[in-house]
Amino acid sequence: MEVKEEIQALKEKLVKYNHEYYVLDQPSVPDSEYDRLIQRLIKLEEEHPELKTADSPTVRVGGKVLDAFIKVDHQTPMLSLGNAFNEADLRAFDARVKEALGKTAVPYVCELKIDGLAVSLTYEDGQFTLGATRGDGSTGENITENLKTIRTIPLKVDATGRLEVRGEAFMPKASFEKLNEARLENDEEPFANPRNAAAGSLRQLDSKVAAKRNLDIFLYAVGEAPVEKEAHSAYLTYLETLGFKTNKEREVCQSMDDVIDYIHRWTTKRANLSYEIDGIVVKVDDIAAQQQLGFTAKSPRWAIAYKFPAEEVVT
Ligand SMILES: NC(=O)c1cnc(N)c2cc(Br)sc12
Repeated sequence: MEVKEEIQALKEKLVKYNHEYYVLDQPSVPDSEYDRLIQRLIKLEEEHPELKTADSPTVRVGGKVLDAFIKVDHQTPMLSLGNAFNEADLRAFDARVKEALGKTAVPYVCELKIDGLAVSLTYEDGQFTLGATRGDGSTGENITENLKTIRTIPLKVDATGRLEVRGEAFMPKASFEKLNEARLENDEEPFANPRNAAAGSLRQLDSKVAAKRNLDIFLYAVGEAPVEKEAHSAYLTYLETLGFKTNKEREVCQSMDDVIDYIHRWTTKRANLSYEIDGIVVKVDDIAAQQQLGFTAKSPRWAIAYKFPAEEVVT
């Protein structure tokens, strides 16, 4: 087999195995087989650098060391959410939404609020070309090479034109514990929490460091897409069909009573999650209703973040 054909065959296999292992949680080959193939591809790309492509699975192990991060202006601002701290806040939000829409019932999508780092991913004709932090909402930092090391971020998707998606990069609790054990053994300062560990890992100028931090991501919004959907929940399903990892705990609730029930359930269940969450995001599901409600200066009128009470720190 010619080198070019072998490289193509290796890339196809590794992309398939990567998706099975990291996104579907259903590996069809053992890690040893994945490692054997990725080492073979690294060797061939070193011997034939002209055959290495930006979407090669070998970028997952990192390589580029930057001098600094370049600033990136977001095409559409990455807004923050208004907060709700109790049931009264949630019911006031529901009343405002119903009043503005002139409706007596409004379906909401409830999603776990991941305690990580908000990022934006841009794809041009299906190729992952730009990854950026939220920054101040208008301008973030280009962390593309670090985000390429997150195995659940597809390097290529089946979407023409420009696609920009948003999500939360995070460090699973188990990875956080292991990382801090290693840092303590090396007399390094441990990270205070998984959120800081994820942010610190994605702000590394050497992507080989980020590649070892076992980061993950949940995508939860579309900034720009080559398709239009009528409901936010339909956009999330669209992201899944493209191969993005979304959070499967989301539920469409037909009333604020059901939203409050969802929040009560997850207030207790959150301790068993393999990642940290700091609240529940509640969004009006209908896109036309979202457009009718619009935005305040800094956040959407069609969404709110219920924040869990700060946990008692037992000293
Ligand atoms: N599912 C979601 O919409 C979601 C999850 N986790 C988060 N940290 C955030 C932040 C914003 Br802003 S939205 C959102």
